[in-house]
Amino acid sequence: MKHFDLAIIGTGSGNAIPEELNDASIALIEAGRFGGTCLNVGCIPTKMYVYPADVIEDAKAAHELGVDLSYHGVDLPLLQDRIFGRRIDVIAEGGERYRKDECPNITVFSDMARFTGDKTIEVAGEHITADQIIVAAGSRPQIPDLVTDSGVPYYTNEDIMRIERLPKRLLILGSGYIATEFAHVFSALGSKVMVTGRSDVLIKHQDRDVAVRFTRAARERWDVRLGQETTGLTKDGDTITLTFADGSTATGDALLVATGRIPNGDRLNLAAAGIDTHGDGRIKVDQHGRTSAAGVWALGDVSSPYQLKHVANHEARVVFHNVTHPEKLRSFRHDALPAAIFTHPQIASVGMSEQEARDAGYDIAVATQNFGDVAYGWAMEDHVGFSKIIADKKTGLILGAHLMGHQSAILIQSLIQAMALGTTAKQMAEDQLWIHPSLSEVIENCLLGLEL
Ligand SMILES: Cc1cc2nc3c(=O)[nH]c(=O)nc-3n(C[C@H](O)[C@H](O)[C@H](O)COP(=O)(O)OP(=O)(O)OC[C@H]3O[C@@H](n4cnc5c(N)ncnc54)[C@H](O)[C@@H]3O)c2cc1C
Ligand SMILES: NC(=O)c1ccc[n+]([C@@H]2O[C@H](COP(=O)([O-])OP(=O)(O)OC[C@H]3O[C@@H](n4cnc5c(N)ncnc54)[C@H](O)[C@@H]3O)[C@@H](O)[C@H]2O)c1
Repeated sequence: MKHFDLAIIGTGSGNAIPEELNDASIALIEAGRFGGTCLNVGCIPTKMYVYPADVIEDAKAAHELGVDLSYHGVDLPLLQDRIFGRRIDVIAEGGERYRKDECPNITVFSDMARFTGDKTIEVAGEHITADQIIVAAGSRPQIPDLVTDSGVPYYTNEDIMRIERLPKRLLILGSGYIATEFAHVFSALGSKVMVTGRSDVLIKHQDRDVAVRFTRAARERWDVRLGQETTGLTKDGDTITLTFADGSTATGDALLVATGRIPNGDRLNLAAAGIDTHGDGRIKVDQHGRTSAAGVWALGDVSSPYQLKHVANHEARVVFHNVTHPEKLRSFRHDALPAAIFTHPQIASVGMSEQEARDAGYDIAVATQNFGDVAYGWAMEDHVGFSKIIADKKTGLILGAHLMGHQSAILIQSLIQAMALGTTAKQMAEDQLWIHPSLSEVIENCLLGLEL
């Protein structure tokens, strides 16, 4: 049985091995594509699709500015070659080669790992042991039984980005992050898109005002079916039909399933190693990333309540520090947590929604500011963008911020910083100059609108 100082399961965030471990013997185990979800089938290729989709939408809206731009279609093979041929696959293959050929302390196992006992893993027909183990096994698409039982072919984020032809009509099951990002991409490129969810709004986990305004904007671009349980799924020739509980139907040429992601712990035989899980399958960890089994750590989607790459990266930094400095443990920081949905209009958020702040018992001030009411918004002819800030009347601190509109993911960063550093809303508004007439005046005005 081979023994290592450290074994790592998963090469997404698990591959962020610090130089401090250059002298440690490490088993690095990867069953799929080297580099994990974000690189291969997640954040990065999706955003490389979103950017051209944004350009197309801007061109389509340019007539409002008195500019005549038109969209004549996409060269899909060229677009995909730009994403995968010139960037993603090169990085994934290069990363794997580097670990295999240039890191003498690292042994790469390209197969599925499972625990067979305390700190013991079976991989590629071998049993290996390690003093410490990091489980960074990520998550995978959750496919409803209705879909698998139907036998109807479907795409997920894992294969739709390599689709050979743009579908004329794309059906999307789900109404969260992945559904609304791909709905934006495919409708911009030229597909007719139908999105369906069970609640009364898209992106239901966002602040209610954002979800309601986004849903209203989305209905102008996509066929949006909400409050609907999908009860039937059939394929006749090339046509796929979804049937809803109220008897209505939607037809398309391709189906994308985007109904959430489940952590991969269920495929690791965790019980054999004494590793406990939550009811939803996530590995239980404490604030330092320790599992219930001594010497076994977990990070990222396999254990975190937040399936976000910047969270997984942060957790990886904490866990790698803790593995190398057991006497000086660091903790995960999940407060002032930001996220963005790269759909159209773009969504960004940090901290609590208005409802969460009320439920937590805060006495709050809330302000909103439309992009269309500042000078740059006039320049853009913006009709949909807005910001919403929630602050604690007692301390003046910002509890949450929510943006919808042009480059929201960038605009929100100053609010993330204020929350992380404990700057009050008043300090943030008044103790700095805001560039006129930039879109950041939306944030300035929104802060000034808070009745604190
Ligand atoms: C379409 C999509 C878009 C996204 N966009 C964003 C975004 O814009 N911003 C953002 O913050 N987040 C985004 N995310 C979420 C982000 O990708 C994940 O939160 C992040 O990649 C999780 O990293 P991880 O290291 O925990 O897992 P992963 O990157 O999934 O790595 C886990 C690795 O473990 C391997 N593995 C699993 N089980 C085993 C086993 N038993 N043996 C060996 N290997 C195993 C897997 O093959 C995988 O390579 C997106 C996700 C998706 C699906
Ligand atoms: N920009 C980003 O940061 C980004 C982008 C993509 C994904 N992600 C991460 O990946 C996670 C997974 O994304 P996702 O979009 O799959 O999940 P999600 O949780 O955002 O949305 C899934 C939606 O599908 C609905 N749903 C579940 N079963 C259904 C069914 N049978 N019929 C209809 N609707 C159903 C859920 O109620 C939910 O609203 C996200 O939560 C996010 O953390 C992040």
